[in-house]
Amino acid sequence: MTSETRVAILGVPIDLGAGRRGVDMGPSAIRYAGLSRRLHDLGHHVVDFGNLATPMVETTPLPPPDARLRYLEPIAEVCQRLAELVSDIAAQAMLPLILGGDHSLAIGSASGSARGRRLGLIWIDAHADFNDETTTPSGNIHGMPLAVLTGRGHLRLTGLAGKTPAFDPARVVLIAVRDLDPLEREALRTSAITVFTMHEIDRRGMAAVMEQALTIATRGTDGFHLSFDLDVVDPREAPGVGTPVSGGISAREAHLAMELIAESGALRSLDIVEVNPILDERNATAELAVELALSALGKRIL
Ligand SMILES: NC(=[NH2+])NCCC[C@H](N)C(=O)O
Ligand SMILES: [Mn+2]
Ligand SMILES: [Mn+2]
Repeated sequence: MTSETRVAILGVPIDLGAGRRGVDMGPSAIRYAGLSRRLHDLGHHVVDFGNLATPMVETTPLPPPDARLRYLEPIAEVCQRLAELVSDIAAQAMLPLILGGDHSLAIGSASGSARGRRLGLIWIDAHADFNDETTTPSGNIHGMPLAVLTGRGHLRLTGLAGKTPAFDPARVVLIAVRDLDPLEREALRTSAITVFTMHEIDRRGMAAVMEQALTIATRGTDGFHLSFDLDVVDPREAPGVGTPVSGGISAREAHLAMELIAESGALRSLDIVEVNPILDERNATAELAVELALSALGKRIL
C-alpha cells in the first residue's frame, strides 16, 4: 500500500563536477527507463519539470589545469538556481526527485530542500564526497558536496540553504562508503557525521544499519533528504556510473535500504546521481535507478 505523494521530477544534466564525460546524459537515460509512468502506476501524482539549463564542457572556459575547484563558477551558478527551484517545489508540498548528473548538484538540491526547515541527511555512496579545496586530489567538485553541506568549503557553495551549515553533522549519516582519499579520511574521522562503511554493512547487515541511520536522521528533524549515488552498488550490477569502485552493496541491499526509507515516512526529497549511460550495458544502471526510486517511494512486492 502506497500513500499518494506529489512527486516533482527535475533533471540536472551536469558533468562539470566529474572528471569524466557522460553523467550529463543520466537524466535522459533514467527517464527512458520509464520513471514517470512507473511512479504514476504506483499511485503517485507525478509532474516532470524537465531539465535545469546547464552549461556544457564544450561551451565553458577551461579551468586552470591545477585548479583545486574545477568549474567552481558555473557549478555554483547551477546549484544556486537548483536550490531556488527545489525550495519552491518543497514549499508547494511536493517531493523533489532530482536526477543527475554528477554529485556536485546535491549542493543545490539538498540546500534548497533544507531552506526554512531542519532536515537530516542520508548519503548513500561508495565515496564520502567530503573533500574541500585543501584535501582534494582531483579538484573535482563532485568529491566535495557532503563537506559543503556540513559547512566546509568555498563560500560560493556553503551558503545556499540560507544558513551554514545547511545540515547539522550530528543529523548526517554516510552509508556503504569504501573509497576515501587520505586527507578526506582524516576530516571524516574528526567530524560528527555517523559513518557506516562496507565493514559495518557486512558485519551487521543493511537492515540494522538503516534502522540506526533513520533514527539519527529523523531525531528532532522535519524529515530528511536522501542523496543516492549509483556507484554505491557493485559495478557488476551497476556498471554505468561515473566513478566505479569494486566491492559494493548488492542491488538487493540497495532495495532494502530504500524500502526502509519509504517505511520511515520521513523522506522529504531525494537525488539519484552519477548514472553514466556511456559506460552502461543496455541501460541496466538507469533501470536499476528507476527501480530504487520506486522502492524509496513505497513500491512493495506484495
Ligand atoms: N560523487 C562521486 N562519484 N565522487 C567521487 C569522488 C572521488 C574522489 N574522492 C575525489 O574527490 O575526486
Ligand atoms: Mn557521490
Ligand atoms: Mn560516489
